[in-house]
Amino acid sequence: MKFVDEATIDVAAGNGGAGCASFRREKFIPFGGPDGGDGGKGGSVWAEADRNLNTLIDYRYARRHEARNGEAGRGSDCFGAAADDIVLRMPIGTVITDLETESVIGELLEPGQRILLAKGGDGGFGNLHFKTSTNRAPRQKTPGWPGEARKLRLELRVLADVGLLGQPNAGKSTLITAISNAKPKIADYPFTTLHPNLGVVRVAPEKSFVVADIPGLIEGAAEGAGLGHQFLRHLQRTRLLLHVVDLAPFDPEVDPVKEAKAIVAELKKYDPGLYDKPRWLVLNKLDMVPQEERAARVKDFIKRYKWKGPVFEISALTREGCQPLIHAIYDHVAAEQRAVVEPDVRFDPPAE
Ligand SMILES: Nc1nc2c(ncn2[C@@H]2O[C@H](COP(=O)(O)OP(=O)(O)OP(=O)(O)O)[C@@H](O)[C@H]2O)c(=O)[nH]1
Ligand SMILES: [Mg+2]
Repeated sequence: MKFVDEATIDVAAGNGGAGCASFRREKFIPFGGPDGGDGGKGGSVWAEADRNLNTLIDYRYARRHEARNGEAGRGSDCFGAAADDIVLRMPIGTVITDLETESVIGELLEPGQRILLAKGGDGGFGNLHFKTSTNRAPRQKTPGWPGEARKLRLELRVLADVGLLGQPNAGKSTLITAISNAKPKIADYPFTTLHPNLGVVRVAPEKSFVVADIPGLIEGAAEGAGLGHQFLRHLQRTRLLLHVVDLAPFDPEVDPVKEAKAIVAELKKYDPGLYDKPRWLVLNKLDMVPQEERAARVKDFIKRYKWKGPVFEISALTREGCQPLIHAIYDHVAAEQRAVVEPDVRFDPPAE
């Protein structure tokens, strides 16, 4: 499933440094000529495509990006130093639009590709510059040119890296709310979620992934019961499925193991490709289980469910256990991404 990740940023290039008006003053040289240097160029702001970034979420945290001004020129023929450019790294596929003119400045397509976002101002001229055969003592100088400033919209079509799967009311929407910027409806009745929701999870600066919450699955989904099956295809491009299980069902008659098995059976029936994807078990609502019963309840579940894969014990409501979960997901997603974009390049020595 695709959705558009967006951010609005302000960029400002540095102004050029002012030129200087000065004259050479040295002992025994009564009429030293002009020696005021030019100002340095202001820093420019660039965008650069980086294949290690997945989303634009960092730009929602840091909105303003300014390069420094160039230094002013000085006497004794000293030119002001140019300020360094700044480079904003963005994911491949980012489309950059000038918000004022609504014109597209560019799209980052190749790793390492750079787009100029705001050009630094040129430095002003010192009086050295204005010396002519008729005017040997010019006093003119010019200020530096201003750097460009722009308001930009960044847009990126992203695919979900991780899909949430589970029976209605398991807490999928609560989980996506706890870990991402998505704000879906959460309620104490099944089929609260009617459409897929996507959220961006920020694990650390420059470390993020996209998660999809879909409506709950029920038994008979593959034959058309409920809603969830219509949305399973949205999970086809994901790299990981999280099977969210309500470990403390309100109705004591409900057995979480049976429920979990039913979901997986539907998955297998509906789409064997999805069934074969990496899938982790996320046991939810542990806040509802008394502390002293937790370990036994989890152990019993895993034993009866005959599960050998990764297990996470969480409470989406209190957010307990969510941090280790998102770190593990990020590591998995990043490793898969590296495997895709960096095929094993081996050097085969020429045959002797
Ligand atoms: N105590 C507790 N309640 C939770 C937890 N996670 C979810 N809930 C509650 O469970 C109910 C269902 O949560 P949702 O997040 O809407 O469940 P869902 O899986 O998205 O449900 P559907 O959209 O209907 O498939 C809500 O009342 C939540 O507040 C949890 O960790 N602990
Ligand atoms: Mg929901």
